Amino acid sequence: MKTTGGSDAAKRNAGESAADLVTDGMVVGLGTGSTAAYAIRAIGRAVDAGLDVHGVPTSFASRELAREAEIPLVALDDVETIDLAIDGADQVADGHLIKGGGAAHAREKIVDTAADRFVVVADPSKEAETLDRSVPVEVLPAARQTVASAVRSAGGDPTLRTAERKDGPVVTDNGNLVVDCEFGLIDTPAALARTLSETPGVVEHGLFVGVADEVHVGRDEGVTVHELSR
Ligand SMILES: O=C[C@H](O)[C@H](O)[C@H](O)COP(=O)(O)O
Repeated sequence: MKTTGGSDAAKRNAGESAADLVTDGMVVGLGTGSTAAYAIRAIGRAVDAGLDVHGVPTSFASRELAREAEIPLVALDDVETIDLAIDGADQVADGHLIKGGGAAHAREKIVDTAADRFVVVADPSKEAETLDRSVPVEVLPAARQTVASAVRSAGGDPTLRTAERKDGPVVTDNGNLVVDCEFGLIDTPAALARTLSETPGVVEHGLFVGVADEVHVGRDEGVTVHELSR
């Protein structure tokens, strides 16, 4: 699993704080990444102690981790409701997120958006005044060039994400490619999200606008909870 930014203690505090919200009978969306992993492990310990929950994984990686933690799983297409989703973020500004550092944002967006309550877990290195990190865009392989050209027309600078221990591109859990798009300061995330969503060949982009209900920012000691309005 890739690791990013903040300290392990901060990530653990954020993940465990969100896991404390899980109660008996819930269907819980299990996010991807090094911070959500702490929540998954904590839920696993609670299951071991008798908690009755079902998890909906957002990626191959979160499914593997949940299996290890012995959390009973249910497939996304077999659930009608998700009570709570817990997921990480690459950047958080004004309640809006950039996600997809692990290329899992397409399934994450389905699960996080469908959940009655979506809790983001992050360390302080993810907080920003304005979103300015590159936006991961999952694209159908055949649309790589046309999407890149549309991103340039929208003022962005697209780069095909390449794998670290394989020659060639990253291939997502859905069999697609990822184009990381630099836009500089993103002053109007909703407008950019709309433009990307309307581009043919885009499967999903990593801008999560107005989707989160809470952000739990872990610190080396303690957690700050920001409540948002969707
Ligand atoms: O595709 C991956 C996800 O969107 C992750 O939730 C995001 O990259 C944050 O991961 P981490 O907690 O490892 O920084």
